[in-house]
Amino acid sequence: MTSLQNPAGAEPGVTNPPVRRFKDPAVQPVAATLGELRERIDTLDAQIVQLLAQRALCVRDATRFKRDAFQVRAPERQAEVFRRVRQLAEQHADAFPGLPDIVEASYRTLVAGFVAAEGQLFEQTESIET
Ligand SMILES: C=C(O[C@@H]1C=C(C(=O)O)C=C[C@H]1O)C(=O)O
Repeated sequence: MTSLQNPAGAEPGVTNPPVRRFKDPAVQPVAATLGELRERIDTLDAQIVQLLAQRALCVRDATRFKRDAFQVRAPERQAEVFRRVRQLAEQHADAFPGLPDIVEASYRTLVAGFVAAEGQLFEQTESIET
């Protein structure tokens, strides 16, 4: 009995078959078990973190082109980044309608962290203008 395998209040089992289905037959399954889905999610997270580390190195190097704290913040560029990633996510919004909001909110958090770090890195630089 499902309620014995998975009592209320317990986390879902990772090897059990699905217990629900989408009413819309166009929604295709990605994997047969929750365990498989979580493996895919873990692999994607590793890739995302690797890409974020590469992005961080670009942000660090951007510091060499800034003269002051306003240029570190570069608010117009930030707005452009948020617009761009939102537009990219909108291309997938048929499959996942909330994605543009999720992506934009994530980027607002990410870029705030990157800008704060860039501000600290700026203190480790010196002008080479004569
Ligand atoms: C990397 C830059 O510096 C900052 C970091 C940004 C980012 O993480 O995308 C964008 C603008 C700046 O706030 C830049 O000016 O391009």
